[in-house]
Amino acid sequence: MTADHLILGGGSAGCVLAARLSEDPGRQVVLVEAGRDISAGDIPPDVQSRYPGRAYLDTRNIWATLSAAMGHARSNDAPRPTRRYEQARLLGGGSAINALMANRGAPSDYDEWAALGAEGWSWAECLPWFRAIETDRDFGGPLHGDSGPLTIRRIDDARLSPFVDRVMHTLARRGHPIGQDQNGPWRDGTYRGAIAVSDAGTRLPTSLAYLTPEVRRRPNLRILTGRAARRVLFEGRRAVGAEIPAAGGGCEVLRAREVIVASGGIHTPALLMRSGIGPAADLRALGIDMVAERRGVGRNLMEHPSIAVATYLPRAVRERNPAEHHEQAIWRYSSGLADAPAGDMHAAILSRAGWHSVGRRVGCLFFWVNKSFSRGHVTLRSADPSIEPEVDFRMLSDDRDLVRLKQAFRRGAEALADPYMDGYREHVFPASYSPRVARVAVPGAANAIQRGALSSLLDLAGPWRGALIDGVMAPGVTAATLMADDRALDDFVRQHVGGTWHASGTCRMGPADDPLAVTSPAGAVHGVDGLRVCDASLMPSIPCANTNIPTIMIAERIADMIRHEGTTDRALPEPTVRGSILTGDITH
Ligand SMILES: Cc1cc2nc3c(=O)[nH]c(=O)nc-3n(C[C@H](O)[C@H](O)[C@H](O)COP(=O)(O)OP(=O)(O)OC[C@H]3O[C@@H](n4cnc5c(N)ncnc54)[C@H](O)[C@@H]3O)c2cc1C
Repeated sequence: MTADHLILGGGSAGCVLAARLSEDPGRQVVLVEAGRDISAGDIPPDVQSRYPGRAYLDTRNIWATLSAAMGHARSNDAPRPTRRYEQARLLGGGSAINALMANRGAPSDYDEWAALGAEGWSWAECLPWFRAIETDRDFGGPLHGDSGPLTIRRIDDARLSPFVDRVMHTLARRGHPIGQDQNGPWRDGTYRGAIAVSDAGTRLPTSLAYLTPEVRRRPNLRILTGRAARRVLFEGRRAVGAEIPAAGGGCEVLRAREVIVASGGIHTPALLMRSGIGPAADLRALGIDMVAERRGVGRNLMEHPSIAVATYLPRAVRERNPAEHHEQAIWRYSSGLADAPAGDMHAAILSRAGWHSVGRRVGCLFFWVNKSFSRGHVTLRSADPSIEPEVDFRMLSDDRDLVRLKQAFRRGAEALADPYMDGYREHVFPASYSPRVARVAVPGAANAIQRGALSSLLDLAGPWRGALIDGVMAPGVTAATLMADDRALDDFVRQHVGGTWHASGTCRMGPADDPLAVTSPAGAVHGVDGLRVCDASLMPSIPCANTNIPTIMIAERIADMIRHEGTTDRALPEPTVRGSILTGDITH
């Protein structure tokens, strides 16, 4: 059988595409996902929980051997360690293991996409789709939807942690007002975070919200899980299908009129390159037959570089419910850097730093540069699909990102030290999601004993607690030193900069005559026929947002473009948005 659409990757975008394209009974759709199935009747508790801090630690849910270099060393000769970089490997993709945050970014992000050559992706053109994907339970009006597949809400008073609440009020006293709606008019301030959870209070991955039992029963939709596509197959320059592992061993070929690669910001460029689309010299060096040279494949890799400042929490202000969502509020502010847009900085205000006993004793401001300028790359190490690509984010390769993260650390440490926080924080210390922290967080008896011993010691340490934290938990330097010594802060940020799991941009949209653009604004790969990309790789620049909702918006729009290709009957999702709403009301 030749399908109409063969979708490779069933993540945040792939599930949306499969659901939307198969709405038309005349289209045969096949969805292929490397990881396991996640359906309404069969969802692991750690994935379903509104507390998201365990799902991404389970190696069954991620590409377990994927690693990445984060920071950019002072010298090209300096060694650049890599660390595990979690990317989802299960149906629903990132939406099944992420932190549930559901935000869109600034209107100027999408106007920037259009200005960079992604025609049709301005804010005015994207907003109707952001509305269409959501049912916002807290807010209505021109910026919100009330009938989309994703229910969005914010934490209520009863569930808000005392620590998070106090940080918000401390920041308000320091000039950062408390706002109501993170997805409302784009303004600086603190907000209770918008999250995607069902009315029953559980996670809503696209594998559930879009691939409902009814959708799965469609005779024109076939879902294959546990199959990692090896490469896209071509006849001349036309994609005709893909090679995937066969159920009983060996390989099988799935044929399709159109192949849509939706394997995410890291694995989509890798799959394209393995299939002969990418920088010619690199691919030839690996013995890969060229189909089309597109130098931009794997370039423009973007992330939100991050750094954290933490505090030991007095017992009375710790999160009591282990199943509660922890990223309860956010702080958006403008760095004031000349080239940066308003609201270019973000901090997640975390009620706890981990799922375990030590994590429950730590509150945290997790900062990231929301409009980052550094760019990295994904390159193939081998034509063998079982070998992960090399991922180098080169975070801080643009000095403006370093400057803003240092400023963030200072602001965070000062806010936590504010006397208004007395009774809500104790010792303040630098924190990082280092390989050591990641290792200790892994469930298991040996780690549990270590964590339990440390937690008891911390509680009993009294006047020595600060020294114990600095000696055992902080990454070799104190907050006081970093605040007093700019060079030390510089070194700390360079060494400990991390990501936020927002890898994107590696097959960016743009015009065909832009040598680094990979696809058209409809996701069609330049230089070949029958091949599209649809996921976070398409983003021309990184939005000031966690990337899940923007990716789902992209998938809804691309599905709509596909369905209406060759027709003139395209309509915006209802209700139609009027011009006045799109301008004055929602900018600064
Ligand atoms: C730990 C974590 C926390 C995050 N927190 C948030 C958050 O709170 N809010 C937010 O907005 N964003 C968050 N993100 C980011 C967000 O989830 C992603 O940007 C989004 O999921 C990207 O969607 P995608 O469709 O591009 O890729 P993915 O959702 O990653 O989907 C790609 C899918 O393709 C599959 N695949 C890859 N290669 C192949 C192949 N060869 N054959 C078949 N299948 C393949 C993968 O297994 C995966 O399921 C987080 C991400 C992670 C990992």
